[in-house]
Amino acid sequence: MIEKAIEVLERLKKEVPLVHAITNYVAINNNANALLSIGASSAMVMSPEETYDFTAISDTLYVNIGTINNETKEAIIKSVISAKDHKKPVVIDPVGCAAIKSRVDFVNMLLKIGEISIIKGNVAEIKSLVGESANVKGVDSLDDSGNIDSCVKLARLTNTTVVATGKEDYISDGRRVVKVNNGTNLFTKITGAGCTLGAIMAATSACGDDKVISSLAALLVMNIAGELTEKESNLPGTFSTKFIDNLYILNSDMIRKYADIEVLGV
Ligand SMILES: Nc1ncnc2c1ncn2[C@@H]1O[C@H](COP(=O)(O)OP(=O)(O)O)[C@@H](O)[C@H]1O
Ligand SMILES: Cc1ncsc1CCOP(=O)(O)O
Ligand SMILES: [Mg+2]
Repeated sequence: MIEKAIEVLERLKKEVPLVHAITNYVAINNNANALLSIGASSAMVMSPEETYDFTAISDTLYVNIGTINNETKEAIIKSVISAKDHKKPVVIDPVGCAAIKSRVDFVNMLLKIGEISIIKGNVAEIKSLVGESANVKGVDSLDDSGNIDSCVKLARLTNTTVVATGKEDYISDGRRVVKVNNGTNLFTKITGAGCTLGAIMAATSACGDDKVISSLAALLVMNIAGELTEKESNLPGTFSTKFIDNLYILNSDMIRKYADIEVLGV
């Protein structure tokens, strides 16, 4: 499975997929820099007059609802419809939906009108999408249990691949489950780590049909680069900068050396 994830990453470097990112104002610049560092290309096009056509000419769509308003909601709806019409993968990051109930309704609406490939959220967000109570503070999850159950449940309910992040991450398509143990606590000390992961996941989803594998590829890149960075700095400011450098430096052999995953049955 690790070799298949590496194939996705090698294909990404060759093909340089264009990610259409509709993301939040907090993480927008970090997302664009992270995508460049891994070898992808991105454009943050968020005007409702432009999004249908822009998704059509992109390789993949990233929808992050962290700072949505009426205008961005309209932009997202048009992009999600375009992605369905033009058969582009879509990754949804349901930021804040564990704290703001109307965001659950918005995500459910997108699931109805579109063909969503991957839902990626922290544990509290994934729990709230399956109707379970979650321990949450704004956009941050205070929960670190029940990850696997809610992840599998949401995948089955929505017929998507679901990624539930936290200290350990779980990926499921409702049948297979993969646990990723890599990562660093420093990701909880900088803003937008989950958003960056989602943007990377959108890029990898354009480079592999199996969304469990492409999600795994994104998690390995993110979390191994984070581990390498932690060895260089445990201060949030320098960690952020050096993390972008390590995303750029990371290669297939480093992924083979450090990947720590478990393939679990359901
Ligand atoms: N305590 C932790 N230890 C190691 N890695 C973590 C930890 N918490 C989060 N991560 C990693 O940070 C990234 C963002 O996850 P998370 O913090 O759950 O998302 P969000 O930023 O959306 O709340 C993921 O790649 C995850 O694996
Ligand atoms: C702080 C904040 N407020 C709205 S979106 C956002 C960023 C959230 O980033 P992440 O989900 O990656 O922690
Ligand atoms: Mg998040």
